[in-house]
Amino acid sequence: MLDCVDFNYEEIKEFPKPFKYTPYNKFDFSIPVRTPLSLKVCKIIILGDLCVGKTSLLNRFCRKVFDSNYRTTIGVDFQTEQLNILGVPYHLQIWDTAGQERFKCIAQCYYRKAHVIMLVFDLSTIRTLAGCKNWLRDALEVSNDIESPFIFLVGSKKDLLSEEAYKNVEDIAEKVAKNLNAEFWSVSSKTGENINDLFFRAAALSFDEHLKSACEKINRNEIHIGSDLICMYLMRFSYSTNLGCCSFQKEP
Ligand SMILES: Nc1nc2c(ncn2[C@@H]2O[C@H](COP(=O)(O)OP(=O)(O)OP(=O)(O)O)[C@@H](O)[C@H]2O)c(=O)[nH]1
Repeated sequence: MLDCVDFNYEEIKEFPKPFKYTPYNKFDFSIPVRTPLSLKVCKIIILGDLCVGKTSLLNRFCRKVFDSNYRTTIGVDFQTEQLNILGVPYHLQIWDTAGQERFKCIAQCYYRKAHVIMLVFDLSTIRTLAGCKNWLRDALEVSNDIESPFIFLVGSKKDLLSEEAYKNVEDIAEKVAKNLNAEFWSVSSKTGENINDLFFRAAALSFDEHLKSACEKINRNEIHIGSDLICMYLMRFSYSTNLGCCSFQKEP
């Protein structure tokens, strides 16, 4: 077995927020790695009340477009996006769900095994924040096969608020986020503000978690030399000591 004694999870620090990333080609990755087969997909589900901007969030990130016309989502929709994190292809599978109550039971079928839950509310309509707790409860009931998904409370339509109005909402949202054990992010799909950083942050946390669980298996001698997971172990070591220059590259 690979000797893992030097590895200390305590060294792994929080990413700075807003998340900093540099172009991939600037990253000096000294350990040659193969692509670990089991480190491929991060499932993200986007939940929230009707018309809060869930579809717009997805479209802005995946397709770089914004449409001011409103077309309600029927059931669910999804898109995938490939990122490179430290040279490893990592796929985001992003599920957009309908905010309408009548589609809830359809959408719930797709909540399972989510690594990341994004609870979206409209910063300009504060009552939509109240629903987030229920959306999360429903999601956790269904997706309980992943022990603790990362939770993001996402305030949308930031461009519609003055600085002063935003400050008031931010204070309330930060408190709600704390209660939900979530990270609060404010974004605008119209201007693109914070959209990439939000998804990169989600990807980074999920990627890190995948590596951590792979390393734990190695430490428990459940994985043998030659496995792709050894590569993950090596990458994680490099990754955790290079958090400041962790890099992302979106595939065109
Ligand atoms: N100004 C502004 N408008 C936005 C923003 N995001 C979404 N909208 C508008 O809000 C409306 C609803 O957006 P959607 O993304 O369709 O909302 P949704 O949550 O997916 O709606 P459902 O699928 O019905 O649950 C649309 O008219 C969007 O153009 C934003 O960041 N800024």
